[in-house]
Amino acid sequence: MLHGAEILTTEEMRAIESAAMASGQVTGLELMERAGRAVAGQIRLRWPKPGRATVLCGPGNNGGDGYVVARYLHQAGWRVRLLGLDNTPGPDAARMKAEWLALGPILPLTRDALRAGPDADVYVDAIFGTGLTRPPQGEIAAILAYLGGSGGDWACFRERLVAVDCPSGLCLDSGAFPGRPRKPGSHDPRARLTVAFDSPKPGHLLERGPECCGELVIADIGLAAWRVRNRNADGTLSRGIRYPAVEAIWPDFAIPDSRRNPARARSEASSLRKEQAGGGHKFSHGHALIVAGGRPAAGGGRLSARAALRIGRGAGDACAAIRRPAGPCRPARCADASRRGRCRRAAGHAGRPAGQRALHRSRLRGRARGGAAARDPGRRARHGSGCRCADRLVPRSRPDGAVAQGLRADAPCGRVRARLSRSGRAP
Ligand SMILES: NC(=O)C1=CN([C@@H]2O[C@H](COP(=O)(O)OP(=O)(O)OC[C@H]3O[C@@H](n4cnc5c(N)ncnc54)[C@H](OP(=O)(O)O)[C@@H]3O)[C@@H](O)[C@H]2O)[C@H](O)CC1
Ligand SMILES: [K+]
Repeated sequence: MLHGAEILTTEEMRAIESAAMASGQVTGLELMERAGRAVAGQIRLRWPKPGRATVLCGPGNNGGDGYVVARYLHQAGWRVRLLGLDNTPGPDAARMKAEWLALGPILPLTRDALRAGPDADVYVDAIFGTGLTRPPQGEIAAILAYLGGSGGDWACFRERLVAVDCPSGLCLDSGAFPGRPRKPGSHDPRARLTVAFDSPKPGHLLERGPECCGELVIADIGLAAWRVRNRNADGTLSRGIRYPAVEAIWPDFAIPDSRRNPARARSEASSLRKEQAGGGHKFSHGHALIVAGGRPAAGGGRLSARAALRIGRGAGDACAAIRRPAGPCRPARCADASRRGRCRRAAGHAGRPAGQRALHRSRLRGRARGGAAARDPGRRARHGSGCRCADRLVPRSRPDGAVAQGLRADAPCGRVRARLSRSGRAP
């Protein structure tokens, strides 16, 4: 299982792609070929007998991947119907489009054309990937809604829809469908299988992502050397890009990750794993309440929040500034938390009404969702009203588990993580 895979934002993914291409060791065309071949391979694994496929190709490189999928399926004996746009994409996608045109026609990417064709065994959604810049409109929105069941039978496509990188319209940084209601039930495409490239993105795991992506497979397209900065044989650093790693522990992915030591990942994650449930919610990971010091002592709070996020605690991670009356603590700005938009802030002096209300809300959330609590991670918060407040607050917020306390601002994340995982119900 892919426990411990790094999650990359779309911007990081683009930077890694650019670094790889700038190195001269791989071209965009090769990456696209590998991406499309990986998707076709995953389709053939699940539908070994060649059948009918309808491939929907959008205006950019996601569409380019779609042309490659169509070509590989065609070569494997599938009857492929391809719907695409009459546009001139970037050079790589244009080349793939030309290669497809030597094999078959491109029908217009409209709902009518989609409905006019025979039923397919597999529908490949290669309309938009990481390059989505605005909510889909017009015909493309109509096609996506149709795939999502606006024609009346929403289950019709779900079992047969394979998404390239993501179901089109999904924002891979947030897991939301821009311009669409957040709640399930709207006609958003839900795939049986999503094949994404190199690393999972936040949108695969947050909000609507898990529900709409279906089974998630991460295909290795040979970018690892540029993702992780390694040491060369002579001890110098390689030219890869090193980002602070945010690791996915949940959900389980479908393929083994050869980049990591699976035995170690399994033992690390065994107490933390939770099955991916259809319609699951980020709060089902649990809740961590972190009572931190004010501005000068908020470092421990940030570390604790980060550790809680890494082990998969929920979105309601809360911090309360308990020393400075109006001093906002800023755990929400720690890189992991703000990037994933999952750290909620409860700021205010614990002895004042605003602070007490914030703590009360956090306590309720913690009680409702089951969570761990880290008390006074900042040393300054150990004394005075802050500590008394934490004593009152924490045991009640965490009736069914121990409290991790006395965490120091300089405690390594691993230690915080170990304490939280020991104290908390497995997320
Ligand atoms: N990760 C990898 O290493 C690889 C990924 N690949 C695939 O490439 C896509 C990303 O390709 P990109 O071209 O950047 O993005 P898209 O294909 O998703 O779409 C970009 C085009 O779509 C237009 N766009 C965006 N939103 C809309 C909209 N709502 N309506 C209409 N058109 C839209 C956008 O136009 P702009 O006007 O906004 O510029 C672009 O024309 C990635 O997902 C992978 O599938 C590669 O194959 C290589 C390896
Ligand atoms: K797609």
